[in-house]
Amino acid sequence: MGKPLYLVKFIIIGSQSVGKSCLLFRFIDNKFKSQSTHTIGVDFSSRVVDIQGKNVKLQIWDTAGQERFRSVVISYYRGSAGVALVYDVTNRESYNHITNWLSDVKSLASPDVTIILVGNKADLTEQREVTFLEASRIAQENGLLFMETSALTGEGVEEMFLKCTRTIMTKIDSGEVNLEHLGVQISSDSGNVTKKPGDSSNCSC
Ligand SMILES: Nc1nc2c(ncn2[C@@H]2O[C@H](COP(=O)(O)OP(=O)(O)OP(=O)(O)O)[C@@H](O)[C@H]2O)c(=O)[nH]1
Repeated sequence: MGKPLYLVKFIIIGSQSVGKSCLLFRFIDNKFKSQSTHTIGVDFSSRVVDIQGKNVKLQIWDTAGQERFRSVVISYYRGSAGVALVYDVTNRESYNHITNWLSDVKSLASPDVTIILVGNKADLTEQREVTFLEASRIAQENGLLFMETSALTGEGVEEMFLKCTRTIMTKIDSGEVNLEHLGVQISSDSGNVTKKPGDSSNCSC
């Protein structure tokens, strides 16, 4: 049997046009999605990454930022191990909405979820409305990871997803989090044996 594959669900949320779809496209295809249109409901893509020698398949849900899709979007919070909460560094309104997004996550996602606050469009230095320092303070006060990114140049994008996934995997390794609540599954490389952590079949005793 091959190496185990960890299946980790990840969701990208934030106000409309902050660059959620472009961040996902950059992470999956390493290209800038120049003709990005509003997401309708949710889309998803996946990529396998190596985290400290472990194969981790990130199943990443890209959600619509438009308010009219809120009820669809929040139904995807449950079972997410990681959340990227994105704002646009050139749009203070998108930053001001972080508290609303956070209260949704806190009430609907697993208490064990790992959240990374992401300030996107960092390439637009002239139009910047939100400083690195103020956002990093908010992140610290709320126990969030924090990074600035640019889906346009690629700066910070890979590291943002990897940083969040490393934190999730460290919590799993230390037994700090409940895998069932997080929705994390472990399967063989071939994908035909699926074991849930805690299954008696995993016990070698
Ligand atoms: N300069 C710059 N523009 C970006 C960046 N990321 C996204 N954009 C632009 O921002 C706009 C919105 O990007 P999307 O990725 O569609 O935004 P979204 O958050 O997925 O939007 P919704 O689906 O409506 O919620 C597009 O015109 C992108 O070209 C970035 O890092 N830098």
